[in-house]
Amino acid sequence: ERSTSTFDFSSYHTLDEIYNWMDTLVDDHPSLVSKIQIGQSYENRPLYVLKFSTGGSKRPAIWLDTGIHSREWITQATGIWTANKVTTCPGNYGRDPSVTAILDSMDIFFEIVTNPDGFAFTHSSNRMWRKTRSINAGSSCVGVDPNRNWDAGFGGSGSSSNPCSETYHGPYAHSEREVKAIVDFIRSHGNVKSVISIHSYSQMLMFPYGYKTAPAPDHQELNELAKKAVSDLAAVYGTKYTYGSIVDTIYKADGTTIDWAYDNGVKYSFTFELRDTGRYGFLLPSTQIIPTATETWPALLNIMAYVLEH
Ligand SMILES: O=C(O)[C@H](Cc1ccccc1)CC(O)(O)C[N+](=O)[O-]
Ligand SMILES: [Zn+2]
Repeated sequence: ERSTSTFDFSSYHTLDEIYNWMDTLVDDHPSLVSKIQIGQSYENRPLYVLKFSTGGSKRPAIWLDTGIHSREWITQATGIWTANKVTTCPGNYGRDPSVTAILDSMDIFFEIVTNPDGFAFTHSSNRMWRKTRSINAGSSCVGVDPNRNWDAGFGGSGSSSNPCSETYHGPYAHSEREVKAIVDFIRSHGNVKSVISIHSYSQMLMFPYGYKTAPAPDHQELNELAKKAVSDLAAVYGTKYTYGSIVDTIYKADGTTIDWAYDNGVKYSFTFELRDTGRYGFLLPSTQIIPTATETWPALLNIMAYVLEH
């Protein structure tokens, strides 16, 4: 595999380019990074997760995902930069002590292309595709919203029962292979302490709940953590994020990744909505990839370091 030093982090890449880059990352850092397959997509593409570990067994873990909505290209691109950042830090002990401390005690699992069928479709046919590419019985409309398909308030007023809707929740909870694979992984791992699901756009940092207006039991703690994280983010280039529970910050949404995680014991569950606030939206110019990833890094690091200590 070609080395990762020639990979262009400032451009958007195809599925094959990203999967090849994953293999070079593993080749370049075999004692830290491994690639696991947690399942297959509807169209039988592998669902790859990068595992960052310095040893141990079933250590407390952090789950990160990007690209569950395929058109949100800044998220997969940010995921690639961030995964590379994690691998370059431990090498320089002292440069980023918090990464070293985190990886001395915890594992990180990172699914960068969480919706590969949709991602391939954004390259081949429709740049604005959001959902999975599963066939809906009795409908000519394709796909389920993978951020409405989780078993957390499933099928409520924060999603649609119409297969043609962008927020169609699917025929039943975890109907989508891309969702079920993560559910099964997190359940079988049994020691995941944080789930961070990265979306775009709107510049928000959110935590549960989306499916109900009642505050989460840990609302105060999660709110304080989000406040600190968005201030760390703003310190880099001045980018302003809002923060709060999903329902208070954006809108009612049920069947979402982080509500399911939270209700299944993962206390530190967050969603980022990366740049921008609508000028470019999902079509964020590639010139903003590295700045976006760079400003997001201290916020992610803050959350992971907090999880390590609590
Ligand atoms: O509706 C969504 O699933 C996200 C907002 C969101 C993200 C996480 C949990 C609940 C809601 C907005 C987006 O990232 O999908 C952007 N969009 O509306 O296309
Ligand atoms: Zn999204």
